Amino acid sequence: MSSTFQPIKVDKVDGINLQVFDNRYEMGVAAAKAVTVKMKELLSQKERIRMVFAAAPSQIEFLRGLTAEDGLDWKRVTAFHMDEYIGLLEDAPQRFSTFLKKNLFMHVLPGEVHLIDGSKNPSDECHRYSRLLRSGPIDIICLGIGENGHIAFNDPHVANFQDPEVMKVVHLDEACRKQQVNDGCFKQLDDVPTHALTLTIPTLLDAESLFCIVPGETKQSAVKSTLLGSISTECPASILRTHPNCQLYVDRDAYRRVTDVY
Ligand SMILES: N[C@@H]1[C@@H](O)[C@H](O)[C@@H](COP(=O)(O)O)O[C@@H]1O
Repeated sequence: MSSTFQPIKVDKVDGINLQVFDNRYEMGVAAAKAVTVKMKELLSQKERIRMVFAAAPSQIEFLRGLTAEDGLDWKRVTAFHMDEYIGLLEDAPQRFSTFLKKNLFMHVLPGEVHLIDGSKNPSDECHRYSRLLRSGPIDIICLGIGENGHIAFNDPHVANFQDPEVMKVVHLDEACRKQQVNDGCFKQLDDVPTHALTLTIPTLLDAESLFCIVPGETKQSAVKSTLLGSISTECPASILRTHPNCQLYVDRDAYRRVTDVY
C-alpha cells in the first residue's frame, strides 16, 4: 500500500504526538503506514526487531492496513502480545492469541511469535513470558486505550507507574469487563473472565516507540483524560505523556470532547 491519509489536526501534548483523522479507516491506514516506516527504518539498522501488539476491535483497521503493506521483512520480526484472559477454553474466539493469529500473524508470518497461554498456571506463565520479554529490548509497541483509560489490562485500580514486575495477574474492573460486552466480544458480563495476565506499565513504557490507536466515540472521555487530565493512575494512559516517542492516532469521534471545534 503506498498512499496514506492526512490528519485533520496535528498537536503535541507533552510527549504525545497527536494526529486526528476524519474517520477510523483513515486513522488505521495512516497508523499502519507510520508503523511500517518505523519498522523499515529499524530493520535497516539491525538484524531483528521485537514488537508487541494489542488485541482488540479498536485495532482492526490498523492491523488490516499493516497486513496490506508491502516490502516488510516479517521474518526478522519477533512478535508478542500485551495481555490475555485467564481461564478461557483453548478454542475460545475471545482469546487475544486467537484474535492476533486471525488478524495479523496468519497474514504476515513473523519469524517468531510468542503467545501468552491463559490456560497455564498464571504465575508460571507470567515468569515464562517475562523472561522472553526481558531477553532483549522492545522496539515498537502498538496499543489501544480502554474506555476506563487502561493500557493493556492495567485498569485504574491495578495500574502502577512504578510496577516492579514485567507482567502480572490482574483483576479486571467492571467498566473494562462491560466494555468487552459492548464491543461484542462476549454475550454477557458473566461470560467475561474476571482475571487476566498483562504487561505492566513500566514494560509498556520501556519500548523505544509507542503507536497508540484509539478510534470511536466510546473513547471520548479516555482520550480527554489522557491528553488533558493529570498524569495519574486514575487514567493509566495519561502516563503516555511522559514517553519520549509516543504517537497517538485518534479519529474525529474519539477526539470530539477534547475541544468543541470538532
Ligand atoms: N486486550 C486489550 C488490549 O490489547 C487493548 O490495547 C486494550 C485497549 O483496548 P480497546 O482499544 O479495545 O479499548 O484493552 C485490552 O487490554
